[in-house]
Amino acid sequence: MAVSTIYSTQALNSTHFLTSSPSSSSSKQVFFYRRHQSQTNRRFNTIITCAAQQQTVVIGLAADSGCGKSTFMRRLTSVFGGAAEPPKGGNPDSNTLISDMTSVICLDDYHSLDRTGRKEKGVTALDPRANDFDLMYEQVKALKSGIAVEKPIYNHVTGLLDAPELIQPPKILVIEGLHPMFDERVRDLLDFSIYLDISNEVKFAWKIQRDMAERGHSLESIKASIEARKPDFDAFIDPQKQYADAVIEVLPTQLIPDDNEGKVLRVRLIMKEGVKYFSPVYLFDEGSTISWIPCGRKLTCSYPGIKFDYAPDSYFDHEVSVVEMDGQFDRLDELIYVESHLSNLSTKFYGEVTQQMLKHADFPGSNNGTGLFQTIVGLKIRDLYEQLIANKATAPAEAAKA
Ligand SMILES: Nc1ncnc2c1ncn2[C@@H]1O[C@H](COP(=O)(O)OP(=O)(O)OP(=O)(O)O)[C@@H](O)[C@H]1O
Ligand SMILES: O=C(CO)[C@H](O)[C@H](O)COP(=O)(O)O
Repeated sequence: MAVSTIYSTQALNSTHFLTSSPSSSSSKQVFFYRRHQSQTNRRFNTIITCAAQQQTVVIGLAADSGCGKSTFMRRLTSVFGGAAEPPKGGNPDSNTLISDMTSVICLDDYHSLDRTGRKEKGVTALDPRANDFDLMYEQVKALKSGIAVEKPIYNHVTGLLDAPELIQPPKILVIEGLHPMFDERVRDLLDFSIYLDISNEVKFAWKIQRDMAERGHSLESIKASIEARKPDFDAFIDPQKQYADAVIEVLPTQLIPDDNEGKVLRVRLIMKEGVKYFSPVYLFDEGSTISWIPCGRKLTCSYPGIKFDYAPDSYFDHEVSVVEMDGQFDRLDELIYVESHLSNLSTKFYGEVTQQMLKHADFPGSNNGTGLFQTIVGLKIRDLYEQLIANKATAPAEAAKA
């Protein structure tokens, strides 16, 4: 590769070399980007090349560990079609999932301290000091502008930082994890952001179910881990919800007085008004305040039933619309009745929400508002992507006309 220019910067306590090579085609530029970190305890990150033509749409998904990010990602990827898989022939412990349209990268890969390092320094993975936001920003920015990156891998099996993996710029890049909206520079790169806000009671119930049943942890160790993370969760993770375009809030039901089982859930979809390419979903009549119990002839409900609410509201000083579902479905095929009363769903055909929910009936939350709202947000993201792409395609023509 003929190298024409070399830039060197001293930002981020590291030395950067960005070289650009002229290409025979003026519409294609090839970059070779090497980042040599001055901290000797970490590896080199070399970012290599690719045609920087397409622009990647970037979605941020924030939540604490064990709050349903992976489940949400599976629903989202399914809306775009095709199965998501780890990079072929790569590290078996990679956290990345790639499908035709989407690449999902896990921000745990930007932990700057491995498990031992965190223990030695007495910090949790939620602490910004345990994460490399400079590298996160550089790499998300590179991917967004069509440049492939070599991203580190945090290995959850060993607790170590593994050799990096090559990530090509996808059509849709989802960055999921603890801090997608923490760093202002990264936040500004997001075309849409989601926060999964799981109340403590529900988080505890889910953690117990997963970590005891699937990972063999004791009840005491789960309690201790939740308690140990709480201060950093409150300080660094939870505040990100104020920046989210959509928040899915999961709370205990209000339909059963003093419920402490945590099985029936009240789920709220909080949607910011005025977000470009995103128009909030509504029930019956846009902008009004509605309470609806759909149980009856067209929807089978057993105790404690189902209740929907819809209203305008404010959230961290932003105007929002909120659709709420408390309770759970007995028969998922009857969801079509509820779907037909919701508007602005961005479906491509009548019944698409119900079809998606039935397709993944075995995913956690398929019988309640978590699955329903995750599916709806997936459809809204598809719509946002299509609008962004269509807008980009017409923009040069409009500019030429002017
Ligand atoms: N909507 C839901 N309803 C009930 N349980 C759920 C729901 N979503 C997730 N869970 C439970 O929480 C567990 C964690 O879900 P998931 O793996 O999707 O979370 P995660 O945020 O990706 O976790 P991690 O970051 O730790 O990998 C699941 O095994 C399941 O038991
Ligand atoms: O909050 C987390 C996000 O998934 C993890 O706890 C963090 O990534 C550290 O992982 P591990 O516990 O495997 O060392």
